[in-house]
Amino acid sequence: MGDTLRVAVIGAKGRIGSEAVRAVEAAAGMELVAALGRGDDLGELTRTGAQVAVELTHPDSVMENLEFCVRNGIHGVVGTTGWTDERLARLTGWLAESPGTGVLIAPNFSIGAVLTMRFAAQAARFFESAEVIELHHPTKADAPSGTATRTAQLIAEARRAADLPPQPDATTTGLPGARGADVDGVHVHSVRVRGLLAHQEVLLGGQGETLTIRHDSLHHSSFMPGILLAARKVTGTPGLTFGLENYLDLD
Ligand SMILES: NC(=O)C1=CN([C@@H]2O[C@H](COP(=O)(O)OP(=O)(O)OC[C@H]3O[C@@H](n4cnc5c(N)ncnc54)[C@H](O)[C@@H]3O)[C@@H](O)[C@H]2O)C=CC1
Ligand SMILES: O=C(O)C1=N[C@H](C(=O)O)C[C@H](O)C1
Repeated sequence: MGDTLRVAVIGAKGRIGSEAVRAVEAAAGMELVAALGRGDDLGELTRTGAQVAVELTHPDSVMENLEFCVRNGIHGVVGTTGWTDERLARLTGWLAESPGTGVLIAPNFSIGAVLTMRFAAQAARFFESAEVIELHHPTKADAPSGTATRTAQLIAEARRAADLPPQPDATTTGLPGARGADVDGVHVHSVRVRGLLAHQEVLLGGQGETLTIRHDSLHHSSFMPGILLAARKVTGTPGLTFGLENYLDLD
């Protein structure tokens, strides 16, 4: 097998999965050994000696796929959304039984989105108000996006650390849903519009000023450098890592 990293893509026919297949095929030092779609046999991963599986499917599929990978010592690079504390705890349990195996879950693989989350967390303590607007293609299965959920959680953590009070909001009447979803005290608004891909704005507001942090993914290629970096790093990073920022030297 030499030094070439043997990589599989699960969800290989999807929007991001098909881009990942092309990226792995073109990447130096990597070989695409399996490209699995819905209904394909996961046994292909062990038969082909995959070392890393890039999981880009659906929240309903990701747990079964990851359980197979971890139990077979195959490292995981996961972009699929839908993570809850309960799911993370199950995954952590499988990893504990498979020492040396690593899984990276990245709510977003694009560097701009990772930086958006970081900047939003840094700015949060300075502003009374913070809301997130995420805008995506209308074929997206989940809302809010994994990125927006994580962004809101990071903002909430920063507000708690700074002992900020709840956000000002006098709304007492109106249509249900008009204020978006409440993620840990931070409102998140999900827009689904044909022509969009993946976009996010974080709006922060204080006395007499606002700060808007915006990121746009204009093509699925924006996620590929992060996926390839993660595939290279995950083999030396056992256990669960949540967020691509942990693989980047950001500080
Ligand atoms: N973390 C990140 O940077 C990014 C994450 N995503 C996430 O990736 C996931 C997929 O997104 P899209 O490609 O847009 O969706 P998609 O619907 O275009 O593709 C998903 C593919 O997975 C396949 N699939 C479903 N269950 C499967 C299974 N058990 N085994 C093998 N294949 C299976 C489907 O048939 C489909 O071809 C979503 O959760 C999305 O939010 C998408 C883009 C970037
Ligand atoms: O479904 C998508 O397209 C995307 N999903 C991820 C998310 O939910 O945050 C990442 C990116 O926004 C694209």
